[in-house]
Amino acid sequence: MIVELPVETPFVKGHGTENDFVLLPDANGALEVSPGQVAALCDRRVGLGADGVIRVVRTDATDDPAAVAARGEAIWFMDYRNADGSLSEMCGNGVRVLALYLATHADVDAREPLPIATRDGIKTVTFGEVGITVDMGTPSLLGETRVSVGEQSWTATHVDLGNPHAVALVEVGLDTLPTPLPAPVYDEATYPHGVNVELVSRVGAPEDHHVAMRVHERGSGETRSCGTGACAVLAAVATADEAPRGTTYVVDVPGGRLHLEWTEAGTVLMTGPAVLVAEGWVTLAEEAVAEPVEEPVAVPS
Ligand SMILES: N[C@@H](CCC[C@H](N)C(=O)O)C(=O)O
Repeated sequence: MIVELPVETPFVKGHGTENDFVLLPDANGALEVSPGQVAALCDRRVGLGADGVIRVVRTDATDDPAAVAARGEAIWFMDYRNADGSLSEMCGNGVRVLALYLATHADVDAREPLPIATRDGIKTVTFGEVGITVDMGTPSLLGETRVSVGEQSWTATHVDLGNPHAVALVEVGLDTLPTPLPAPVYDEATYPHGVNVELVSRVGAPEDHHVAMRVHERGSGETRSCGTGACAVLAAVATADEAPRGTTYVVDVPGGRLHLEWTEAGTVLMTGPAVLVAEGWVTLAEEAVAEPVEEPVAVPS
């Protein structure tokens, strides 16, 4: 009798401000990971546990259109999946963790800017003394919307960072909101593909340019940080503050602190930490055994 052995694959586990990821090194594009396998890897009881999975593949070894478009400009592609197995365009914390992985495990010179291809185009990463900085591109402010969590409802700013966000400046202390955050209710017409919801309060006076946020991520539930979310918060709050370009903001998240600048050129520079915590081999489950993520609830407008 032939017994088929389970498929084992190498992994690296890392986080940026406690937004954690399983990285699957796949330079030559040999790995096919199903949504069920991603969900099982991310499950915190039966898997490794993570907010998302990053398949690390060369742009010339995958036919993802974003990777194909980036060939010649970026060697590496961030194939990002949320904890429920869904794809996302971008992950601001994940791209720093991926950059650290490449600088320590691949032929990447950390003294040079590193272009990384994502489904939201190429992001350039630089390694500095106080953290890793990513040029996150230009945020688009797309007007007002509304989000609710439980009984509470707020006006929110619709911001696109390649992925969709709703940023609400709430009047209450963030620690008075339920933990974990229940799935927010949002307008389905505004966000046909779901939304990441950031709830924000100020730390100090508006002129301190310092805020705190909690986030409920599309496809992952409440997480300890969201890099694209922090950039969306910067765009919404700096606009409300009428802050001139070049002003820097500090965004506190449950898992740490991110530093942001909306530059004269219109792009957002985000600086924060990245940590690699473990590496080894993992068996990719044949079927999803994970709990489903509680998704935000879409309501027709
Ligand atoms: N945590 C990430 C964002 C991950 C993707 C997001 N959940 C989505 O579906 O758009 C970040 O640091 O930006």
